[in-house]
Amino acid sequence: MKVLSVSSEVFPLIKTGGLADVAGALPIALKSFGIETKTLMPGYPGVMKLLQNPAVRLEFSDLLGQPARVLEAEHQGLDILVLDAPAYYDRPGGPYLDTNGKDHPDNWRRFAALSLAGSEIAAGLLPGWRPDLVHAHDWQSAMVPVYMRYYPTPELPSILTIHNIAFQGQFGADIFPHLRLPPHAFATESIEYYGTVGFLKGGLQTATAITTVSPSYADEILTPEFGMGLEGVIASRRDALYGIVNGIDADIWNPATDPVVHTHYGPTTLKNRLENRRSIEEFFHLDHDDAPIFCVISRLTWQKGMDLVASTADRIVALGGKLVVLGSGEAALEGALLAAAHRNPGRIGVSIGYNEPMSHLMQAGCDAIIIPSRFEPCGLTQLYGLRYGCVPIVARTGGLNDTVIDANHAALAAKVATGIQFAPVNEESMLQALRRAMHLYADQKVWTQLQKQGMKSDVSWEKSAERYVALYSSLVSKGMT
Ligand SMILES: Nc1ncnc2c1ncn2[C@@H]1O[C@H](COP(=O)(O)OP(=O)(O)O[C@H]2O[C@H](CO)[C@@H](O)[C@H](O)[C@H]2O)[C@@H](O)[C@H]1O
Repeated sequence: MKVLSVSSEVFPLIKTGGLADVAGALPIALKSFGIETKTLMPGYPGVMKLLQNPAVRLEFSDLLGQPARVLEAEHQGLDILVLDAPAYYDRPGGPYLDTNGKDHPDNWRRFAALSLAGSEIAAGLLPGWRPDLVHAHDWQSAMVPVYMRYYPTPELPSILTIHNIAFQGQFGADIFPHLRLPPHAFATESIEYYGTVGFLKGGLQTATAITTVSPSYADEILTPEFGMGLEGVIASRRDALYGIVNGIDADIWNPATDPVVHTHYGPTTLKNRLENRRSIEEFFHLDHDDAPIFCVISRLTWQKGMDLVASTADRIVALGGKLVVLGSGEAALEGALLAAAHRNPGRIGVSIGYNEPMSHLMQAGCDAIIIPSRFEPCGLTQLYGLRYGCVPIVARTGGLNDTVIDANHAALAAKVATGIQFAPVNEESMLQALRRAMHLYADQKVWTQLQKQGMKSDVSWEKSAERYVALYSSLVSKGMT
């Protein structure tokens, strides 16, 4: 089976968050099931630099007003189609934000163009290759199924995966005439959304199937609390909604071989983590002692509950813990966390910025990772934590709920616990979870058991890839009947 995946970020070419990890790892996992994936992504400057011997596969003289080309290249096992459109992507800043941290003003056109190119490839425009199915991700490529509906594409099934419903790609109605869609596309059963244009909304209405990145999140987004205004649309597509939990790339995230981890280890050599712990203490200027190190690796946002980490930081220290934070995001949260580090020298370390190697080392050297998300479609850092023996302490929501088994008495007795869950998401309940962690940590036998159990969890893509294959196959065979 041939699949076209369309994503605005793909690891290892460009990553701002978990979407990149999934868009980069799923095609590799699907290979062993005989699925051949080509991944279409924007040609940001950093991506263009990494391409080796790209071949020009397609040219557009006018893709929503600008010329563009599709280049094809192999990159670390991925078959990449890059949309080379300098007017849209060759500029300073990141994939979505300019150098001042503001949205690029033409984001609607940049990602509509990506989607339109995707639908053209779906229609068979790439010489010698036509997919059997298209898999789009988040609002940035949610317009692929919309264009597929209105452009004369041969009947082809499409899947839209929601990684985060908080980002919906909603724009003023004035952009509609520039999208090159027929007038009747501006309708409730398509992209019209309370008088505006909704990219994600349009994708949800037009994709053959919708997936979320965990079963719990699929249930949650049917409610007003988590649906962020789209719960009604999703409820109307309930029969086409599936929750498939993310996996992780178990080769890239392997404490026994990870090149950035100073001292490798496995479940039977957990003592080796100590040296990695010392490296973390040095990097973050922490005291060398036996107090547990709690870490946070995250976008610093309200979604991720980072205000709670900032407001309880002194109390985490008072409990006897040390805290290290790696992240970037809202300026107020960055400032509050830096101030907490300043107040607690030797006990709290904060590094503002994005640092992929350090994120690996932290999982390999810290004792526990705190993930107090208010909502979490899947979450990957708890999966990395499980794999690295960095015990996840998580809010009981979405994918966190689906992947971490709370260390309650029964689970500990049955030796199945892998972490700690808490609810509701507030200061008191999070601190109570940290107290429980301190208590378990004090008995190293119990703690080691928790780490080992986590390391045994199956967090690889295998099972989830199998579920995607089953869904792909059922959609493709339905399309043929
Ligand atoms: N400062 C930093 N330096 C280095 N690495 C950093 C970092 N900050 C974050 N990261 C990394 O970025 C990724 C974040 O992934 P998450 O799944 O936690 O959240 P995100 O909200 O981006 O993804 C959305 O999509 C994913 C994928 O489906 C869902 O799991 C998730 O719930 C959803 O919100 C992880 O690989 C993490 O290690």
